[in-house]
Amino acid sequence: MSRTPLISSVRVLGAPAERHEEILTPEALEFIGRLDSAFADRRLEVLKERRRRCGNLASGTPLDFSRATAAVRADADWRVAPPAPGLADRRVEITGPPERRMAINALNSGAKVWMADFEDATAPTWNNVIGGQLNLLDAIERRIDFTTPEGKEYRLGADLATIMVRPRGWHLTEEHLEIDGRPLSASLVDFGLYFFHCAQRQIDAGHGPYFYLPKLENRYEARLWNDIFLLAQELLGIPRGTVRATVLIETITAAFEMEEILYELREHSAGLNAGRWDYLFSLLKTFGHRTDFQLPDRAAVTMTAPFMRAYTELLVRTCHRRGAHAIGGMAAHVPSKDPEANAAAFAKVRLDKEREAEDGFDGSWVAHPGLVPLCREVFDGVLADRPNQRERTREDVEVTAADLLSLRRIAAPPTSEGIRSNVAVALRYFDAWLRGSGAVALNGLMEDAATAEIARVQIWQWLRHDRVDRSTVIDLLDAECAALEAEDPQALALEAREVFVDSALSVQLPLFFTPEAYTRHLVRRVPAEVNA
Ligand SMILES: CC(=O)SCCNC(=O)CCNC(=O)[C@H](O)C(C)(C)COP(=O)(O)OP(=O)(O)OC[C@H]1O[C@@H](n2cnc3c(N)ncnc32)[C@H](O)[C@@H]1OP(=O)(O)O
Ligand SMILES: O=CC(=O)O
Ligand SMILES: [Mg+2]
Repeated sequence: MSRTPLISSVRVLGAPAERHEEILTPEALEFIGRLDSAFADRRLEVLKERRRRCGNLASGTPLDFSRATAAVRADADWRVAPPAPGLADRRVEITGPPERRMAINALNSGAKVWMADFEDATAPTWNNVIGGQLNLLDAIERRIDFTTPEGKEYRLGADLATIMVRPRGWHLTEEHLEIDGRPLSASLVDFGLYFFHCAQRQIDAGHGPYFYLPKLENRYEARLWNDIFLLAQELLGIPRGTVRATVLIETITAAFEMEEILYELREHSAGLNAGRWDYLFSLLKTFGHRTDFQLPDRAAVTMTAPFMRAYTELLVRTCHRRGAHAIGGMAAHVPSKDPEANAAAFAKVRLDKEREAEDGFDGSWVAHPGLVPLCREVFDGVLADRPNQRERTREDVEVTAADLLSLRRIAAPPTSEGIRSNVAVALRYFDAWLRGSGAVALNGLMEDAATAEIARVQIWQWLRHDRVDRSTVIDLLDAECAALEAEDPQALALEAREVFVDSALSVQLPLFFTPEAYTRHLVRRVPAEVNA
C-alpha cells in the first residue's frame, strides 16, 4: 500500500481483547481509514437517496424499469467476467456467522461455498466483528482447529468450501472505530479488514477475495461497490478484476435494476442471489403505508406466490443472459431432533430446491450442514457433471412491472396466530441478537435479522391499517416477555421488548431495526485511544 501519511487516523474505541491487535494493525486501520475517507460522502448520498425514494414510493409514485438505462438492457453484447477460481460450481452454498466452531463446520460441510456472514446472521457486537475477522484469517491460514473442554475436536478437512464474505449493509456504522469524530461505515470495516488481511492470502491459496453484497437498492449502490473494489485493489497492488461479488437482489427497487447492477459490477460480478427474506421485508416496508399492498401472515407467503415467482424467474433470466450465476435463496426450515418434524422440514426444503434447480438456478443456499446433502442431491440431479447451467438462458421468461408488484393476488387479513407468532418471533429474535447471536432456530425455522424484520414490520403495518389493535399487541408482547423470562433467567426480555416497541409500535416506520438497537444496546465503547 502507498505510504503517503493519512491526515486523520482511525481511533479504536472498542475494548481490547485477545488477539484483536492481529486484526487492528496500524496498516489495516490505515487501509480502512483510506476507504472510509474516500467513500464516506457517497455512502451518505446512498442513504439520502434511499430515504427520498422510499418517501416517493410510499406516496404512490409508480415503480417501473428505468427508461434512462433502457440501452444497457437492450444491448445484447455485454457479459460479466468469467467465474473466478473456486466459483464455477456453486451448487450448494452454506451460510452462517463467522463464529469459530461454525466456521470449521461450514468449511467442512461439503458445500461448495461458505458465505461467512457479518450481516443478517451476525449480531454486530465488537467481539463478533473482530472475532469473525480473526476466524476468517485463521481459517485461511489453516490454524483454526480447536478442542472443546469436553474433548470434542474441530479440525479442517481436506476439501473445503470457497469463502465468500458478506459485509454489513450501508445503513450501519461501526461505532467502535472512528475517524474525524465520526464512526466508520460498517460495510467498509467488514469488507476492508477482510480484504486487507485475506485478499492476497486467498489469491495465494488459489481462490480470491470474494464477497456477497447485501440490501442494495439500485445501480448507483453497485457502482459505489465497484469503485471501492477498484480502489482497494489499487491500494494493495492486487490486479484489477480479482475481486468477485454476488449481489443479493433483496429489495423491490433492485429487482427493477438487475441488469444495471450486473452491468455496473461486470468486471467484478459473480452473479446475483435471490435473497427472499429481505425481499419480502422490502416489499412490506416499501408499501406498508398503502392499503392496496397488504400481505397475509408470513407463513402464507411462499415462493410460489406469483410475485415471488416473477422475481426469481427474472433473476435467472437476467443472470444467464449475461453469463452470470443465479443463486437461490434460503429455505427457512432447519433439521429437528423430532423425526416427524425433521421429515417435514426436509420435504419442504427439497421442494424448494427442486423448484429452483428446475427453474435454472445454478445453486442454492442452506442454513445448516444437515441440509447440504439434500441440496447437493437435488442440484446433482439437474446439473450432473456440469458445474452450472448458465447456458439455460430462459428466453421464455417475460416479466413485467405488474408481475413483480402483483401483491394483491394473495392479499388476506392476518390471523390471530399470525399476529401472535410475529410478536413471539420478533421478541425472541431480538433477545438472541442482544445476547450476541444473529441467527437462531425458533420452532424449526431459521430466524435472522431479515426474518425478524418481516415479523416486526407486519405488526407495524397491521396496526396502521387497523387489522389489530395496539392493546392486543401489547398483551401478546407482555405474555411473551413473561414466558421468555420464565424459560431463561439470562434472557434480556426487557431490552428485547424495548427494541420491539421502538421498531414495531412507533408511528414512523424505522427503515431497519438494527441501527437504533445497535447504538442503544450493543455499543460498548472504552475511552478513546489514538492509534499511532
Ligand atoms: C435471510 C438470510 O440472510 S439467510 C442467511 C443468514 N442466516 C444464516 O446464515 C443462518 C445460518 N444458520 C444458523 O446460524 C444455524 O443453523 C441456526 C442458528 C439456525 C441453528 O443452529 P443450531 O441451533 O446450533 O443447530 P443444531 O444444534 O442443529 O446444530 C448442529 C451442529 O451444526 C452446526 N451448524 C448449524 N448451522 C450451521 C451453519 N449454518 N454453519 C456451520 N455450522 C452449523 C452447529 O454449530 C452444530 O455444531 P456442533 O455439533 O459441532 O456443535
Ligand atoms: O439475505 C438473504 C435474505 O433472504 O434476506
Ligand atoms: Mg438478507
